[in-house]
Amino acid sequence: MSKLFRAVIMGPPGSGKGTISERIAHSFGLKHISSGDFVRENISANTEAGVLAKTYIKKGLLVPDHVMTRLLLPRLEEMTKYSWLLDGFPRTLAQADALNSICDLDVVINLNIPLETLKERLRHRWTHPSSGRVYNMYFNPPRIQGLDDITGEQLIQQEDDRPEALVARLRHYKDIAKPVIDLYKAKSILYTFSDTETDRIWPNISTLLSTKIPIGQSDARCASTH
Ligand SMILES: Nc1ncnc2c1ncn2[C@@H]1O[C@H](COP(=O)(O)OP(=O)(O)OP(=O)(O)O)[C@@H](O)[C@H]1O
Ligand SMILES: Cc1cn([C@H]2C[C@H](O)[C@@H](COP(=O)(O)OP(=O)(O)O)O2)c(=O)[nH]c1=O
Repeated sequence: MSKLFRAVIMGPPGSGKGTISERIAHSFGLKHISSGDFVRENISANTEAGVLAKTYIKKGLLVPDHVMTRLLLPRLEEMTKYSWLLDGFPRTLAQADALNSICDLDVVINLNIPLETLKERLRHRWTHPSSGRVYNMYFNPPRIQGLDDITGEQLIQQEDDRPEALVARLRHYKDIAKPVIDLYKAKSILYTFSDTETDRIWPNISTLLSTKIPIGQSDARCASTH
C-alpha cells in the first residue's frame, strides 16, 4: 500500500481554513477533520468530553488541551487507514506534541492573511450557531438572506467576529500559534501562503499537494470512505 498522507492546516480566524480544507478534501480525496465540527458533534451527542467542552465554548474560551486531545486523538487513531487533513488542531504546543506522539505529519499549510482582510471577512461573516456553518455576505452568501441553507434557521453574527474583538483574538492566536509554527518550521514541513485572495492561494496549495500526494491514492481512498 502506498504511504498515507497527513496534513494540518493552520491560520487565524477567518483565514480560510474551512474553505480551503473543503477544496483540498474534494480535489485530493483526503478525509477532512475539523476540530470545531468534531467538538460540536460531541456537544450534540452529549458525550462526557462534549459536555465539558461546552462549558468553555459558552464562555468564548478554547477547550483545555487535555479535553481536546482526549477527543481528537482516538478519532485520529480510528483513521489509520486513511489520508487526512486536520483543521483547527493543533492550536497549542501541547496539542502539537500530543499529535506528534501518534503520527508523523507530511505537510503543514500555514495561511498568512493580512489583518485588514480578516477584519473585512469576519465583519460580514454570518454563522449558523448549532452546526458552525459560516457564510459571508459577498464570498458565499446564503440562498435566502439571514437563513441557513440546510435548516432554514436564523443566522447570527458572532460577538467575537466584530472588528474590535478581532484584534485581541488575533493577538491571542499569534501568541499560542507561534511555538507550533516554529516547531513545524524546524521539522521543514511548514508551507506558508500569504495573499488577500483565496483564489490566488488555492492554485499554489494545489500544486504543492500534487507533488506530495501519490497519484491514484486519493481517489481510491475517497471512494472507499463515502
Ligand atoms: N484545537 C482546539 N483547542 C482548543 N479549543 C478548540 C480547538 N478546536 C476547536 N476548539 C473549540 O471549539 C470552538 C469552535 O471551533 P472552530 O474552529 O469551529 O471555531 P472558531 O475558533 O470560531 O474558529 P475560526 O474563527 O478560526 O473559524 C473554538 O472556539 C474552541 O473553543
Ligand atoms: C476563504 C475566504 C473566506 N471568506 C469568508 C467566508 C467566511 O465567512 C469567513 C471565514 O472563512 P472560513 O473558511 O470559515 O475561515 P476559517 O475556517 O479560517 O475561520 O471568510 C471570504 O470572504 N473570502 C475568502 O477568500
